[in-house]
Amino acid sequence: MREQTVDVAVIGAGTAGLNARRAAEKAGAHAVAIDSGPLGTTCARVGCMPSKLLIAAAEAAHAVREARHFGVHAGEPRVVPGEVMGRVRRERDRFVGFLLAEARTLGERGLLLDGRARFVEPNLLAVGDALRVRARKAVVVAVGSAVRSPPLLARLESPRVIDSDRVFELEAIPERLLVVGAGPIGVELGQAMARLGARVTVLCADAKVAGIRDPAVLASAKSALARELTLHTRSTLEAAEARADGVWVRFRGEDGEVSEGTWPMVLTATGRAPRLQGLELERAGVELDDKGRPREFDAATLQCGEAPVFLAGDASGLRPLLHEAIDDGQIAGRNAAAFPAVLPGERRTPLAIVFTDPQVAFVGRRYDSLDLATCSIGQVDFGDQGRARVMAKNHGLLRVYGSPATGALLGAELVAPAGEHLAHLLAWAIQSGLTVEEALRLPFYHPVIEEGLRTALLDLRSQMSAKTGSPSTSRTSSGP
Ligand SMILES: Cc1cc2nc3c(=O)[nH]c(=O)nc-3n(C[C@H](O)[C@H](O)[C@H](O)COP(=O)(O)OP(=O)(O)OC[C@H]3O[C@@H](n4cnc5c(N)ncnc54)[C@H](O)[C@@H]3O)c2cc1C
Ligand SMILES: NC(=O)c1ccc[n+]([C@@H]2O[C@H](COP(=O)([O-])OP(=O)(O)OC[C@H]3O[C@@H](n4cnc5c(N)ncnc54)[C@H](O)[C@@H]3O)[C@@H](O)[C@H]2O)c1
Repeated sequence: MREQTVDVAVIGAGTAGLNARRAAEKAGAHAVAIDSGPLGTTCARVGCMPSKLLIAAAEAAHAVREARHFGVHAGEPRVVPGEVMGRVRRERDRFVGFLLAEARTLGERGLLLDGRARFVEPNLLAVGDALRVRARKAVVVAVGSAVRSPPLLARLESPRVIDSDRVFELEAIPERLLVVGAGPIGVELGQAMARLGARVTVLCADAKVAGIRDPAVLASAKSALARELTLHTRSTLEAAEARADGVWVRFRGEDGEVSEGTWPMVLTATGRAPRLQGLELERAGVELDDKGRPREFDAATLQCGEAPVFLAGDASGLRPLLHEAIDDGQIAGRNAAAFPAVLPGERRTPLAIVFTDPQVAFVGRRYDSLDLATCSIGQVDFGDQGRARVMAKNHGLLRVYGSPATGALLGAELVAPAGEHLAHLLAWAIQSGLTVEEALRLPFYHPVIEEGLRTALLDLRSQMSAKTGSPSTSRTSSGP
């Protein structure tokens, strides 16, 4: 058995792992990453990038259909699945290619080792059967997450039951599709498939769609999505069977009514779980709970209890988003190199975007964390917003939260046209510490979607004044 000694060992060469290795090296440590493959990162291979490529194709088809609203009649678009999926995979492979080239360079320099890692003792890892890696300082666990499918469907072992890891390999768009799960993956892929020609039914166990917690925004999103998807929230899968003509599924809806049907394809999108099994974290002195997660984990330093072990990216299950995986990697890598002198990392204003149409986004404080007695809410309905109507994209609701006591902007949940941009403006304003008043002093052009944000901020200012009893400052017109 070969043994190699380094300062920092990073398990996983995905986004978090590559960033952790780089940060540890920058901090002066000899740091290696270990990965059992496939390399290329979840984001580029089966996550953010192929999903957005599929959505881009779906948007193109949708734009052709919607052109009739402007008196431009192109008819029903002819979607050629082979061409659609061909472009998705070609462009995906291009993104993956850049990451594979980086991995190759690291491998050539001996900084990326091939193999499955597990703990033998706190600072010692077994990599496959032939290698041990001793980390003088600490280990970063950046193993990502894996799809979690409902056992009822997983046990069918049917090629007609797929998940997001397999959806980008499809050659055809199914005529009908059942999506189980209405989180970001379920609604993004479900709506894309609908626009590419599938009749899509989405069912999910809870009341939420796309992770929205603000009830008014949720209602608006549901009504926008219901134009293209048949949605069953609060529904429970009761039985499933693989049959010759498809997958038969029986489920109980919100009202207790039992429905059943047979779908040529079922896409499971019921969440992802950190890939911690098999790492034998207990041997590193990390105590696990009944779900196999570390009992003690410091979300600021990313350290597991007192052990020389840090979790980064999806492996912690805390903020399973790409930009957070980058930040996690940098914090964990730096702390591992400096171990035991660990420091809390600097975090950005929380920001998440779901790429449906209209887009869903969350910024800063979430609705369910607000004390409604002391906070105020301003809103804009995009149904009548000027630019949204011009573009025939007038659907959605933006709700922005503020503190009447300090005038501070706290957060927002929204479903809106150009939601990705509105969410960035709000995140940047919140992180810069702008008050509602200061945000309203910034320029807003006409006619733009951002004028909707101004309407919501003006509404928030009046709601805040009503709570404090102080008159709201002169009202600026919010435009048509
Ligand atoms: C369909 C989909 C769409 C998404 N869309 C978005 C989006 O639009 N925006 C966004 O911000 N996020 C999105 N995400 C989430 C984002 O992709 C993830 O949060 C991010 O890629 C996680 O990165 P990571 O480094 O934690 O994990 P990964 O990139 O999965 O890296 C983990 C690595 O660890 C390796 N590994 C695992 N176990 C071991 C072991 N025992 N030994 C050695 N190596 C091991 C694996 O081979 C892998 O290379 C999406 C995810 C999915 C699935
Ligand atoms: N745009 C983005 O940023 C983006 C896009 C896709 C994925 N992601 C990331 O990927 C992660 C995973 O996404 P996801 O949508 O799979 O998970 P999720 O946990 O957000 O949603 C899971 C959904 O599945 C449903 N569900 C769970 N078990 C069920 C069951 N047995 N029967 C019926 N419904 C069931 C839930 O009700 C929920 O609707 C997210 O946390 C997100 O961070 C992000």
